[in-house]
Amino acid sequence: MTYKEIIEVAKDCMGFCKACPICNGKVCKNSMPGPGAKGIGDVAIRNYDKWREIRLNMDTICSNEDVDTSFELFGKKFKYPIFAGPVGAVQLHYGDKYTEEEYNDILVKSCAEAGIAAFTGDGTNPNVMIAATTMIKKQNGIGVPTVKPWNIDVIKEKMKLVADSNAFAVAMDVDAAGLPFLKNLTPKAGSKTVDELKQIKEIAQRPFIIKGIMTVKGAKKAVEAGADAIIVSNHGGRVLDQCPSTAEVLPEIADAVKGKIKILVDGGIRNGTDILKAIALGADGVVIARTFVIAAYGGGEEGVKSYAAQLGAELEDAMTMCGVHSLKEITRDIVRL
Ligand SMILES: Cc1cc2nc3c(=O)[nH]c(=O)nc-3n(C[C@H](O)[C@H](O)[C@H](O)COP(=O)(O)O)c2cc1C
Repeated sequence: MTYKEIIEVAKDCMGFCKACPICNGKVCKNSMPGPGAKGIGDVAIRNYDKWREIRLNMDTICSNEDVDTSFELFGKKFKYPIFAGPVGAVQLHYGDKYTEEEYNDILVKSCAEAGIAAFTGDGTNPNVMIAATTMIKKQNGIGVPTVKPWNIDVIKEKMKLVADSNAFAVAMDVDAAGLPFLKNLTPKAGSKTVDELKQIKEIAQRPFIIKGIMTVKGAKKAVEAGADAIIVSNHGGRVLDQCPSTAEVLPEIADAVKGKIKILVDGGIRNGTDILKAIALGADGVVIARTFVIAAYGGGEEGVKSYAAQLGAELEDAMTMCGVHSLKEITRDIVRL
C-alpha cells in the first residue's frame, strides 16, 4: 500500500484533517480542535518549512557496503530510528472513525510489527491510558505511554498502569502545560519543577523521556532531573504560538547535552531525508505524529506498516547517497544549512 493510496482513503474519513498529499500545517493552520496549531497557527508550518531549507550533501565516493539503519534505545533494538508520536483525543480531532482504544490498538501493534515503536497519548478520559497500556503489554512492552503532567496523585495512578504494561520507557509531555484543558484542573496540573520531575522519574521506575524541550536551558534542566531522553518538540505548534521550529533549536540543544541524555526530535519530519537531516543535526532518533495518524486512518495496520517501511527505505537511500553506512557515521557535515 503506497502513501498515495493511504491518503485517497484517509481524506474522506478524518474530520478536520484533509489528509493533504504534503502534511505541512497549511490547510489545518489554526484549527483546534483538529490537527492544526495554536494562535496564528504558523508554528507547525515553520517546523515543516525549516527541514526543507536544510539540504543534504551528496557523496558517493565511498565503499559500496549495505546501509544499516538499526537503532538501539534503552537496550531495545529497532529497525529504524523512528517512532510514531503520541496523539490523544483522536475522536475530538479526527472524527468518529476510531475510538481512542481502536486507534491505539492499530498504532501500537503495527509499529511493533514494523520494527519500530509507538508513543501513545493521554487525555481526560482515563480509558485512553488504560487502552494504550493494555496494548503495549500485549506487544511485550514495545511502546511508550506518554503521561500528561497531571498533579502527582494522578501521575502515581497512571504510572501503575505503565508499570503493569512493562513499557520499555515512559514519557511526559511537560509542554502540555499549554493545553487549555490541563490549565483549568483542580488540583493544578501543568508545569513541573526539576525536583518534581526527579520524583516522577523515581515513581516511573524505567527510562524516563521528557517531551517538549525547546531551549538549552530546558534541556539542561531535564538532565538535572535525571531524565534518560528528551524530545525536542513544540507539540507541533499546539501549545505556544510563535515558537521557533524544532530544526532551528536542535543543533544548540545537541551541542549542550549530547552524550548526557538521548535526544529525539519531532515537528514536521515527513520523510527519510528529514530523518537524516535531524540525525546530522544531533538527534539520536525522530518522532513523527500527524502522518502516522493519516496512515492509520487511510490504511489501518497495513497503512502504518507500509508507511514505516517507506520512511525506512527513504532513510536508507538518503544515507547511501550521502556516503554513510550506519547511524553512527552520520555527522553534521552531511547537511548544508
Ligand atoms: C491532534 C493532535 C493530538 C496530539 N496529542 C498529543 C498527546 O496527547 N501527547 C503528546 O505528547 N503530544 C501530542 N501531540 C503532539 C505530537 O505528538 C507531536 O509532538 C506534534 O504533532 C509534532 O509532530 P508532527 O509534526 O510530526 O505532527 C498531538 C498532536 C496532534 C496534531
